[in-house]
Amino acid sequence: MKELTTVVKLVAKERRDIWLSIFFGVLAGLTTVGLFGASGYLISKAALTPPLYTLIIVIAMVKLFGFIRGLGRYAERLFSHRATFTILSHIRTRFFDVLEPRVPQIFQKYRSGDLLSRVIGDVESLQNFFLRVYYPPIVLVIVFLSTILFTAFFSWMLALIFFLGLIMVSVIIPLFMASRQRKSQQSVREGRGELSVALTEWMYGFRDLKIYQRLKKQEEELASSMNEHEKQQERQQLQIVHGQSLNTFVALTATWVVTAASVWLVQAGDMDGLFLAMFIMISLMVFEDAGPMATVPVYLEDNRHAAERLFSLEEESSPRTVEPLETDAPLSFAMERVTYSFPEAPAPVLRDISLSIPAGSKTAIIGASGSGKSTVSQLLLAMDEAQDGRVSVNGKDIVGVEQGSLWDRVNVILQENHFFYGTIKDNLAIADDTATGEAMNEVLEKVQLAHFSPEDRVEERGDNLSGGEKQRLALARAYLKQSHTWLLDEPFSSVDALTQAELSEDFWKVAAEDTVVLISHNLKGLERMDQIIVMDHGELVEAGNYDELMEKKGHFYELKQVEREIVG
Ligand SMILES: Nc1ncnc2c1ncn2[C@@H]1O[C@H](COP(=O)(O)OP(=O)(O)OP(=O)(O)O)[C@@H](O)[C@H]1O
Repeated sequence: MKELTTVVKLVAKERRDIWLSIFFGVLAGLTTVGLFGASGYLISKAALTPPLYTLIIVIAMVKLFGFIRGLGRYAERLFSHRATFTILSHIRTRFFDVLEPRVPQIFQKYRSGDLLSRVIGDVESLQNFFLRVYYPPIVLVIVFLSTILFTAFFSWMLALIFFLGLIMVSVIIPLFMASRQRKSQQSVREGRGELSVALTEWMYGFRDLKIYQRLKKQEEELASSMNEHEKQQERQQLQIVHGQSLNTFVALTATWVVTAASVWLVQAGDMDGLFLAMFIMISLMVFEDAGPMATVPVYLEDNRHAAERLFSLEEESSPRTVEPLETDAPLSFAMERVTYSFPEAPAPVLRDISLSIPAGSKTAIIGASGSGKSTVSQLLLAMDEAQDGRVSVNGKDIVGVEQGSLWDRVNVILQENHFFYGTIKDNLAIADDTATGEAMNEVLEKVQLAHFSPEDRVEERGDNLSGGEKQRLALARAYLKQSHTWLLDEPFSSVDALTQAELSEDFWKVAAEDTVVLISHNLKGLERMDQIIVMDHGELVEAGNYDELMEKKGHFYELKQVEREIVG
């Protein structure tokens, strides 16, 4: 049950609503028993045609119980559902708290559909935890024990039958049903995960599948896994209904036993016949309320797995003490003998890298495709940790620096930047949500996107923008942020040469005093850089300024020669 520890802690936050749900649940349960007991007594008593005044108290009790029962049920539903929705929001928040600091590693390990299935499906199944697993058994046991105690005043034998009935409907049958359901639940859970993985793949790959004419095949596969999932769900629901029916059958049988025993007691002269109908009515009610107990272990098992899937990600995150960066000045970075491998990759993609990027300096990282340039930038952004060596920012080990404070101080343009569904304004506001329309228009003009207004629509993932427009919008976003450290990974690769030259000119003016790390395949304009780092197959093979590297006639010189030959 340790998987549920986090969930139980989150549930406990709603202590007030828990107590209120239990209180009103017990009130409604006891008044139900009282209502039906009193009704049974009233029927028997009325059959003896006594004077009406002798029945007035019982009639009043029936009315009162009926009224309190309705009120109690309403309040129980109100507080238990209010608690459930608040608990669900605690669970979601907690899941995101766990997920957020380790997103890059988690995305390497889990597919987005799987994460989606966790955050929607598993969180949804946990809504049953409080509503069906946590508090109803407490209410049921209190109501049952009170009924048994009340019955014991009349007959120990009847009390014993109630007790045995309680054990049957709330322990033995639920455990039996749970053992039958374990397998089908597992397959429903797995099926749900697989289905959302397949669905997201289909959505992301829609265009390519269409071009390669694989859409139909993929859709057929998707439809068949949907059918399979629906069948599994149907099987599971059928099993739940069978469990509930079996419980109801046993509960009604127990009522028959109570009836037979009561008749026998009356005949033997051990009980007044007036109470016969009362016990029949009480047993009908109390056992009926026990019906949902059949599903408690089923939901418990389901919740246990859901909690395990949600919070197993917690183990991936190792909490440690971190300190924020305090300065707003340009940052400096260093790497000392850094070796890095992606999780489960056969070999390191960076080997023994040492470099220094002083504050305010301009550094270019160049090298063939796949040589590890972007990986260096990921490590400088603390998106992941090197297995060996040390990455530092402003002299502090980056592992001990609070990530948010680092990201706040760096303007980042990646090879691919994400744009959200909404407007240009929404997409710019993620850099500075206080920016005015005027400031936004100004940066749009600066990146040569003056034809856009902040109110223009942006489709999901920026699908209605060209590659170059996306890059310029990313630059506009970075300008708005106004930090003094820049990390640019091929920022203008999709922009035409003329626009690129104009944007670069503007950029170097803005960033004149800032720290700039530029990853590029373009070897033009590198004369202005303080240092050029050349990467090859995960190793740093050369570093120096333009003149030094040209004089050295090493890797950079050779790359320049190749460029000259190609460009002519
Ligand atoms: N998530 C990942 N998991 C495993 N290997 C990866 C991952 N991302 C990149 N790699 C591998 O790491 C190596 C370095 O990749 P990186 O993106 O750093 O290269 P790059 O020099 O920036 O290339 P490019 O110029 O094409 O962008 C490549 O061989 C790539 O296949």
